[in-house]
Formats: sequence, structure tokens, C-alpha cells
Amino acid sequence: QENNVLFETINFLRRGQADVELENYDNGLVLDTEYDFIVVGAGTAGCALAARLSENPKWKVLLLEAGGPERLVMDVPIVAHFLQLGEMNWKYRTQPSDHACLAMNNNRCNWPRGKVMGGSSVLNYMMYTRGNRRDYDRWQALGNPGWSYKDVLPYFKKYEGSSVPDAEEDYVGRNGPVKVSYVNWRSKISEAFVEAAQQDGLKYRDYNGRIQNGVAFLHTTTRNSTRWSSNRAYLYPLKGKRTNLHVKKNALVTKVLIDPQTKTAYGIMVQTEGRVQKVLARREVIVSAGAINTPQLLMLSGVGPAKHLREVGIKPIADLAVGYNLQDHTAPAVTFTTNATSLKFEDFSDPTLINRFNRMEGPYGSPGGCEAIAFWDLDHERDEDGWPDIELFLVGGSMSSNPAISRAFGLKKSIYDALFAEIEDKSLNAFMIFPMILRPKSRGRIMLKSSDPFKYPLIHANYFAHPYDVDISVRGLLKAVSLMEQRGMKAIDAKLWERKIPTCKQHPYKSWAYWACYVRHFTFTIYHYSGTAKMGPKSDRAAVVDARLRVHGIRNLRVADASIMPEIMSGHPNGPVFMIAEKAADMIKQDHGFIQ
Ligand SMILES: Cc1cc2nc3c(=O)[nH]c(=O)nc-3n(C[C@H](O)[C@H](O)[C@H](O)COP(=O)(O)OP(=O)(O)OC[C@H]3O[C@@H](n4cnc5c(N)ncnc54)[C@H](O)[C@@H]3O)c2cc1C
Repeated sequence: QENNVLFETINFLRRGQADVELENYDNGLVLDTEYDFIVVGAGTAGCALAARLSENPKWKVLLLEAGGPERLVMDVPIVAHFLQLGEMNWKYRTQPSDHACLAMNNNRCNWPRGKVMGGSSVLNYMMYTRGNRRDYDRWQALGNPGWSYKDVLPYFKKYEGSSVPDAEEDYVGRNGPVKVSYVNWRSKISEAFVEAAQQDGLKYRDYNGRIQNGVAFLHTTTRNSTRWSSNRAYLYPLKGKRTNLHVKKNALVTKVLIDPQTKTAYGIMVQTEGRVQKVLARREVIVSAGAINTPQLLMLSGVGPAKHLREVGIKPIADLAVGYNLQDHTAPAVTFTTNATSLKFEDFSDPTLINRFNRMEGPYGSPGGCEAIAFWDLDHERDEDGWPDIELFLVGGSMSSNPAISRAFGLKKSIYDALFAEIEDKSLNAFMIFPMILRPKSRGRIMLKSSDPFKYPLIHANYFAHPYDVDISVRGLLKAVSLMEQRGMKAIDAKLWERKIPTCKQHPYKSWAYWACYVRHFTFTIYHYSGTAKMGPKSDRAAVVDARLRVHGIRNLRVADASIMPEIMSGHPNGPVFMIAEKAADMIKQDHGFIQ
């Protein structure tokens, strides 16, 4: 029976039905008029916060989410690209640019964001990284007591439920709700990458442990080949058990209500089931709507740059630098051909793969093809414990492996045809290395287009405003290309796919100027938008929240999500956002006398 596709499909549907039943617990909820805490946004941070705050049975907690339920099919890791094409994505786009996103339609980069229970933890590629200890020491040095690595390490350990066997025991959490594991499937290409990086001088190590510089197969937020979203991690175990936690889906918060005289937040306006209603918060409103929607909502509520708010007809209540300090990680993916088998879309139609998936193995468990990761400090390559400025991650397929990839990025057809169509036509084996810049210096900004909460905000990514970002991207790219000289890569006959971008032809091929042009074309976001409600002391004019995540100058209003990062950390932020939420929950519990 194990090989019977029909039987296995039914098994999968059964599992899916079990999740549907968990999601259905929230159906038909009638909102109360008042709660102790209202959490806006059920993303990575919001689910964790709502779960932790409702641990006090005396507090009534409301979690509001603009999107709908999570479904098991979203949690099959290999389908990650496709989710960006569906309604669970807000489908934001950056403003057109003449110096970045040049390979994308209308020179605009697509900026996906989860609009679903679990938020972007349901859309993401499940790559699990903490960043570098110096990132957090720096947050503290910027005037944020309590955020040094020593302070935040217990929160990383608290949420981690890692089964990575070679994780460093002093650093890893084994029993937390967010499951972390290696993927039960590895391509030959990823093995070659890991080998080549070691031949280049890196050690194989737990990059989430004491030292980050190194190479490893990817740690992922998965368990048993299934995505471990914040919704699955924190809310599923509570379904039907915690009556003081109310969860409302398809509920868009349009405003935080703030008394302009006392400067105190006292509730929210929410649009749900076709009408807008007011819900009051006895204690606090916590905004966890993510780095795009959090600044939008704050500004709609009168918290933001006063001049800008007046321009769109909003009366300012607190004049703060909301929306500034926008940061992201980009990576100009480079394509290589190989004689090893790469991921190809056609191969996924093999119906027996579902059998293997049900046994928790096979390529369906691969998080969108991401397989291995390496960190380099290019300025101090000999320093084993450096602070990496470049991450290379390996995707075991190419732009043409799967039609969803180029659509998700919004690649221009002319560019796709010039560079990748031949790989598709000849069905070549190809893979990509993404050289991701870890500490960009450019800063963008989120602005309101209008005072209408249903209109999308303007996203000025401002990529490459600082020349360092182009420079380090090219250096990272050259590091990726240089790996092909290592024995590991030679063994799979890996070669740079030498096709020129037509609009970079004025530069000699492979010159520094050519690669800089390449970088400005392939400005692939790695989706790490952050920093738009910066944490910092009152003396910092760019700061929006203090070190306890309270909005400066407004009572009973906090922000807890990726927006608060003063500087983006050196890795992928889903884990760090869990850490922020866990720490925020403890600070709120302390401030309201529930814990010491
Ligand atoms: C495609 C993609 C791939 C990624 N890959 C990785 C990866 O591999 N590894 C990694 O570590 N990170 C990855 N990330 C980034 C990571 O997932 C995010 O940094 C993290 O999820 C951010 O958490 P958050 O709580 O700040 O926001 P989100 O998780 O985005 O949550 C915000 C929530 O608020 C809701 N919301 C917004 N506005 C309102 C409103 N007005 N009313 C009600 N609800 C509202 C949204 O619908 C959403 O559910 C990826 C992100 C994306 C989009």
C-alpha cells in the first residue's frame, strides 16, 4: 500500500483536513467590545505574542489578521514559490527605479508579504538563521539596553525546538514551539557546494552557534518535511483550549485609536465581515503588522512624520520618523550549469513523490530548492570568527526550473529570453548561487499614498543608494563564481552560465563594471524588509519605539515585529522576529505585573 498513489493522496488530504478543523475553531467568532490586549497582525511576531500574552488566563487577548486561514498545501516546502502568486500574498511592488530592479517589469521589484494566518512565515523559504552575535550587541550599543546577544540568547533558545543533530548544545533550544531541522533530502549539487566552500577555507559548522562564519546544509523551520509557521507553532496547540484568546481572520485594522489629548491608545477600528467596527483595549494595542503595514497603520493613526501626514490629510498626534530606515537584503543570483541533476518542474509531477513526502523524505521537503548556506567576512577572510558581510546560499535549480520563479520576481521577458530560455529549451541541469549582502548601507522609506487604509503605501526601496552595497554585491558574486575552481564543483562540471544581459553590453563581459550593471539588474529581494519603526532612545531622532518597544510619546501602544530592528541582522530574519516577539511578551508581562 505504501506505493499506492491514491492511498497516499488520501492520507495527505486527511492531514490537511486535520489542519482545517484547527483553523475552523475561530470561525463564527463574535468580537467582544473590549479586550485587555489587541495584537494587530498574525504573522511571525503576532502569533507568538498572542500565544504568550494569553498564558495569563486573566487577560483577554484579541489577535486580528487581514488574511485567511493557513492550509497544509502551503506547508509543503517545495511549493514556496507558488504561494507568491496567490491571494495569501499582499503583492507589494517597489517604486520604479533607474538604478536597481532593472531586470524586473517596469523596473519595479515585487515585494511579497504574507496575508494569511502566520503572515510571512507561511510565504517564506524556511531558511533558519539567527544572525551574528555582534548584530545584537550593536542594537544595545545604539542605546537599547537589554538587547545584547547575552540578553536575547535565552529568547532564541526559548522558541527553538531544534532537532539539528550537530547544533551546539550551549546555544540551541531543543524544546520550543518553532521546529527547526535539516531537510531530509539533499541534491548532489548541494553536497558539491558544501565541499567547495570548505575547500575555499570555511569550516562546516552550526552557523547558529558560537561562530557564524562557515558553511552548512540549511537549517530550516520545518519538521517532518512540513513548514513550521508561527501559526502552526504557537496557535495550533492552543485551539479549543484557551478561551481567553480570540483570533479573527479576514479582519483588516484600519486605524489605531489614540486620544490626541492624553496621547493614549485605547483601541482599534477593524473592517471585518463587511463592516467597520471599534474594539477597545483596556491595556495595550500591539502592532505586529510587519515592516510595510506597521508603518502604514501607525501613520494612518497619526503617528509619523508630521509634515508627511499633513500632506495626505492626517492630523499628526506624534511626530516620529515612522517609515524611514527601511532596510532589505538583496542578492544578484548567478546561474551555473552542471552535469549533476538539478531540480526541474517536470520532475515534480511524478505522482509517487507524494508517497515519499508522506514518509517525510524526497524533494517535496526542499524549501523552494534552497539547500545550503555559507557565510564569509570578505574583509577578514582569515578571521575564523569574523562578522560576515556576505552569505552565499545555494538553490538546486535555475530561473527556468519552475515558471513560478521568474513570475514571482517579475522578471522582464526580454531578460528571461536572453539569459534563461536556452536552459529551459535544452532542459539543461543548472543551479543558482545567491550572494546576499548582509549589512547594506542604503536606507529606503515607506510613505503613505493617501489616508485611505485600503490603498497600498509607497515603497521606496532605494537600493544601491550607497555605493558600498553595489561593491559588496559584486565581491560576493565573484566569490560565488570563484567556487567553481574548487574540486567539489569541478567534480560536477559546474560552469558559469555565460549569457550577457543585453542592457549591460556596453561593459566588457565579466569586468567589474559589467557585474555592477548585473547587480543593478538582478536586484533580487530576499524579502527581509525591516527597520521602519526603529528601536532607539528618545535622543535618537530616527527612533520610533524605545527599548521596551513602546512608541515614543504615546501610551499603551507598542510595536513588535521586523520594523523595530535598528539595523538589519546578518541573516534571515524570521527567527530574530520570533525572538523579538518572545522578548516583547516578557516585557509586557513585566510591565503589567504578571511576571517579575
Ligand atoms: C517570500 C518570502 C520569503 C522569505 N524567506 C525567508 C527565509 O527563508 N528565512 C527567514 O528567516 N525569513 C524569510 N523571510 C522573511 C520573514 O518571513 C519575515 O521577516 C518575517 O516573517 C516578518 O515577520 P513579521 O511578524 O514582522 O511580519 P509578517 O510575518 O509579515 O506578519 C504581518 C502580519 O500582519 C498582517 N497585517 C498587516 N496589516 C494588517 C492590518 N492592517 N490588519 C490586520 N492584519 C494585518 C499581515 O497579513 C501579516 O499576516 C521571507 C519573507 C518572504 C515574504
